[in-house]
Order: sequence, then C-alpha cells, then structure tokens
Amino acid sequence: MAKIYYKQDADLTHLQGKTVAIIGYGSQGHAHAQNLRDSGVKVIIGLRPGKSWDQAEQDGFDVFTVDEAAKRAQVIQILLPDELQKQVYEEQIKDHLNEGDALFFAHGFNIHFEQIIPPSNVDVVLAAPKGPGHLVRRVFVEGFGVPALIAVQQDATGKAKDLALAYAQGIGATRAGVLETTFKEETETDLFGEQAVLCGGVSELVKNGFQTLLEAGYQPEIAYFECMHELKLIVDLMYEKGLTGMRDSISNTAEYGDYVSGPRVIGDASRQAMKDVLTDIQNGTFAKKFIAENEQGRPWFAEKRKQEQSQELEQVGAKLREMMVWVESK
Ligand SMILES: NC(=O)C1=CN([C@@H]2O[C@H](COP(=O)(O)OP(=O)(O)OC[C@H]3O[C@@H](n4cnc5c(N)ncnc54)[C@H](OP(=O)(O)O)[C@@H]3O)[C@@H](O)[C@H]2O)C=CC1
Ligand SMILES: CC[C@](O)(C(C)=O)C(=O)O
Ligand SMILES: [Mg+2]
Ligand SMILES: [Mg+2]
Repeated sequence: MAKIYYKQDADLTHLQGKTVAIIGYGSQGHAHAQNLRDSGVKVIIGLRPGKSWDQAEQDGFDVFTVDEAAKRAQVIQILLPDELQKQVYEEQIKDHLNEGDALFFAHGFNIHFEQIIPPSNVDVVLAAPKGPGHLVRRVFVEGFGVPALIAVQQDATGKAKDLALAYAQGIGATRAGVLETTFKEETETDLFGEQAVLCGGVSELVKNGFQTLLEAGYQPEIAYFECMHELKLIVDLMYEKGLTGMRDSISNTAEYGDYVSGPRVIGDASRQAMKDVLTDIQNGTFAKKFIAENEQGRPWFAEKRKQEQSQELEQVGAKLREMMVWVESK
C-alpha cells in the first residue's frame, strides 16, 4: 500500500527563504503558482511572451523569461508541455542550476526516459496533483486540497523529501493526502491510464459503440445520446460512489446487461492488448515514438487530430450540445 502523508507530516519552512520559479502558467502552472503564493511562498513565473505571460501578470505575478526566472530561483518547477521540456531545459534552465537547488516536475516523463539529465548536485522531485489545474486551484480556494503524488529521483541535499512535502503543503495537497511514489511508477502508470483506459480506451469505446449503432441503421443523434452523452452521468456516479454506487443508481436491467455484456466487449483480447500497451510503455517504445514524432514536426499527430475532429460523432455532438444550455463550454 502507498504511504500517505498529511498536514502534520509537512513543514512549509523548508521553502522559507527560497524563490520558487514556476515555469509555464497553463493548467497546472497557474494553480501551483497561486496556491503557493497564498501559502506564503515567494513565487515568480518563467515564460515566453504570449497569452500565459499576460495572464500571469494580470494575476499579479512577477514574470520573467525562463532563463531569468531560473537564474533567480532555488526551486524550479517545470510545468511546460512534456514534449517541450527537454529543449527549454537545455537552452534556458540547465546553466542556472546551482548546487543544492531543486528541480521539480508534475509528470516524470522527461526524467524517467532520460530526456533531461540534471546534474548530480541538485534535488530532483515530483509533485503531481491528481487533478487538472483548475480543480487544484478551485478546491484550494474552497479550503481543501486535491491529493497529489510525490517522488524523489535524486536527493542531493538530503532534504529532497522534506522539500517535496513542503511544496505539496503549499499547493494544498496535504489537506487531502499525499501519496509517495517513484518517477518510474508515476510515469508508467500515468501513460498506461491515459492510453488504455481514460483517453484512448474510452474514446475508442465511444466511437465503436456509436459506429455499431449507425451501421445497424439507428439515427446518429440517438446513438450519440446512448454512447457518448450519458457517459458523464455514469462516470460521475463512479467518481462519487465507485462501481457499486454506480450500479445502485442504474436500473437492474442495465446492471444485469453490464455483467453479461461488458466482459464480451472488453475481454481476453482487450486485456492482452492492454498488456502489450504496458510493455511498450515500460520498454520505452512509446516514448521513443512520441519523441521522434515531435522531432519530425508531428506530421502523423496533426493529420490524426484533423481526422478525429472531423468525424461524424463530433459533428452530431456539436449540434446536440447546442440544445444543452447547461453545458459549461457554452
Ligand atoms: N493538465 C493536467 O491536468 C496535468 C498535467 N500534468 C503535467 O503538468 C505539466 C504541464 O502540463 P499542463 O499544465 O497541462 O500544460 P499547459 O499546456 O496547460 O501549459 C503549458 C504552459 O507552458 C507555456 N509554454 C509553452 N511553451 C513554452 C516555451 N517554449 N517557453 C515558455 N513557456 C512555454 C505555455 O504558455 P503559452 O501561453 O506561451 O503557450 C503554458 O503557460 C506536464 O508535465 C503535464 O504532464 C500533470 C498532471 C495533470
Ligand atoms: C489523463 C490525462 C493526464 O494524464 C492527466 C490530466 O492526468 C494528462 O497527461 O493530461
Ligand atoms: Mg495523468
Ligand atoms: Mg498524463
């Protein structure tokens, strides 16, 4: 079982007298920066000129180029898109690392797959909230926190875990609970979860369900409601009450069908495919492909994104969501 830390295990004074540079001010960046500042930590932001820079200034932060922010800080949290971290680190951060500084991440990809190899005299730490940045900020303002993972890859100072816990305290995570992991475990399980279940798995399940009904002659709008729209209802129930709670809320017909047909759709073949996906993650095949795709300017990725955006499911969904005044993006 994972070791879990709470408020009493963390001490914010480990961040006292230090400047924390949050590099990036997107989903995670804005939340870490604002929560740490509200916790009394000295925070500056490192960015390139653009939308995020303007937003961070509007939110009252001192904003610098990444280079300048890295120079001024002793704790540097890299909250850039994973595929850009290596280049920004090499060009603007690396040379400003001093003995005893700490390099933080919210996802272990670049450390685990050795895209970034920090010098041995700095701490290398993970502090990764288990939720999107906007939730991390909202829940903090409401007086609570989103659980987070911490890990220490390199403990140059002998205080890396104390610093990780102090940071987790600053972003509000110890109010909920902080689980200890490793960069390897966080990276591999995060990639597996998003590929096999949360993003890849669910998207394909929805698309194939929709397509099966269309091919059988049903109306696309009805197929959309049944295979996509109602997903939120079910996921909300799972999120709040687990599978048992979800099954308590649906009809007995649905629950019986769940037990009878679920394993027919996701059975041995899917489990084998999941194992293969995990193997590709563990042996670096996925990382190698993703890195190469980015180095080549993402031709396949861009084409795939275009195809996915123009599929019938998306067109039908956009039209139906117009009917739903309560849907947030409207
Ligand atoms: N999103 C999430 O919920 C979660 C993300 N993570 C991890 O957190 C990290 C950050 O992800 P996320 O918050 O989603 O990222 P976002 O895409 O939301 O934000 C990226 C930020 O980086 C800035 N940026 C991009 N390129 C550069 C550059 N060359 N120089 C300086 N700044 C730049 C962007 O600014 P600009 O406006 O200029 O583009 C933006 O502020 C990743 O490691 C991710 O895996 C971990 C847990 C959950
Ligand atoms: C589920 C996707 C995620 O891993 C996340 C928000 O945790 C990501 O990389 O965006
Ligand atoms: Mg994740
Ligand atoms: Mg992820």
